[in-house]
Amino acid sequence: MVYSIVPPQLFSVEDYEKSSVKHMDHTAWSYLVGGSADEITADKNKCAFDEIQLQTQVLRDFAGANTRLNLLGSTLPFPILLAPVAWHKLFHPDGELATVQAASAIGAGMVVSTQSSVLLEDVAENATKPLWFQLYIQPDRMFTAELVKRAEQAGYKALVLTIDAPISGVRNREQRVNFHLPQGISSVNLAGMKRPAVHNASLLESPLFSGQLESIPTWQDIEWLKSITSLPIIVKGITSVADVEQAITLGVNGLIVSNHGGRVLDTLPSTIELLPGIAEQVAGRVPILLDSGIRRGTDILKALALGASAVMIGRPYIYALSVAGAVGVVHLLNILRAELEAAMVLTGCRTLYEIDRSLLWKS
Ligand SMILES: Cc1cc2nc3c(=O)[nH]c(=O)nc-3n(C[C@H](O)[C@H](O)[C@H](O)COP(=O)(O)O)c2cc1C
Ligand SMILES: CC(C)CC(=O)C(=O)O
Repeated sequence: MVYSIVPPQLFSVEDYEKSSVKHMDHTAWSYLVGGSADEITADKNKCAFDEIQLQTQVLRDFAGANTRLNLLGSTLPFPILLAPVAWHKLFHPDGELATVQAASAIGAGMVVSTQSSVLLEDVAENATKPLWFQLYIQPDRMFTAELVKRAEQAGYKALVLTIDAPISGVRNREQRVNFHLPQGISSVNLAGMKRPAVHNASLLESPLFSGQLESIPTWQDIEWLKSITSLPIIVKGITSVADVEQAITLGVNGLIVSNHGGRVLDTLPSTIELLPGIAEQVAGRVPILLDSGIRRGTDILKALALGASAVMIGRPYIYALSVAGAVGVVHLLNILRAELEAAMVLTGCRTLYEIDRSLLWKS
């Protein structure tokens, strides 16, 4: 069922999550909510925010209060971006066209996946606000270069290079429901791409270690990418301090602390636990974004207090997309924005730039 107005009794991300079960089939639901293996990291991403407690700062002056920020040359009205999520048509018949309508209407940053179910050009044509393009480097580097050129020509303002999923995670939940794309939904941006021949490994060989890893991305690909595009490059999937230095040395323009929503390597720490160490290493040299587990405005406040400039959400906006299309996505963003504003007022922060560790309670 597709609503043109927001259905009643939806007040939080959790309400949308519960409602969305009824708006998609069980296979798509399993793909959406699932994490890798035992889903320990996926669960931890959310619980770790609850472990951090806040401290009020009262009787402050709020004249001129706002949630605006400047990020890589764009002004955003609030620090919540839509993370790249594959195949929106699994969740709503209009797919990414509904999502981009919502993002444009409310002015939210949106990152369009390489694996979108609507052509990257068609998404851009329907946007009235700047978009970023998420890049999965493909085994065929010529095709990858073409993809980057297409994103540039379509007007995308930055490339978000995902580095944490060179291979698929152990997705038991997907295996249990035999997840596969239904007819009519595909990675349209990759149509016509040559795929490497599948090497049929014998029982004695490892399918992964017998050829499949030869074309996976390496740090050299960032140098290569910089040589073929002038778009800013933001690296998504940073979970280690060692990788920070490598990425900054190569001249990337931003970092996203992300464990892919717990969908790739299980038992990684939550991103909010990783953030302080990574922010210390970055020391303000490039902006940091964080995703994985954001479900409340207070989560956003905590991420900003610990060093992020903005956050991205993945599953939450897809829940809303499935329940009420573009209207749902706008409503969900408004819920999170209002929760963030309330949290800012109650912790005494007039602007995002006043959010710091002083609002975290220390026992
Ligand atoms: C269904 C689904 C598909 C995703 N597809 C992509 C993708 O195509 N590219 C990518 O970089 N990340 C992808 N991600 C990861 C998200 O960009 C983001 O890191 C993650 O969802 C954040 O966690 P959250 O869902 O708890 O907010 C996907 C996540 C989900 C849930
Ligand atoms: C097509 C997939 C690789 C998309 C993805 O990143 C995910 O499902 O987490």
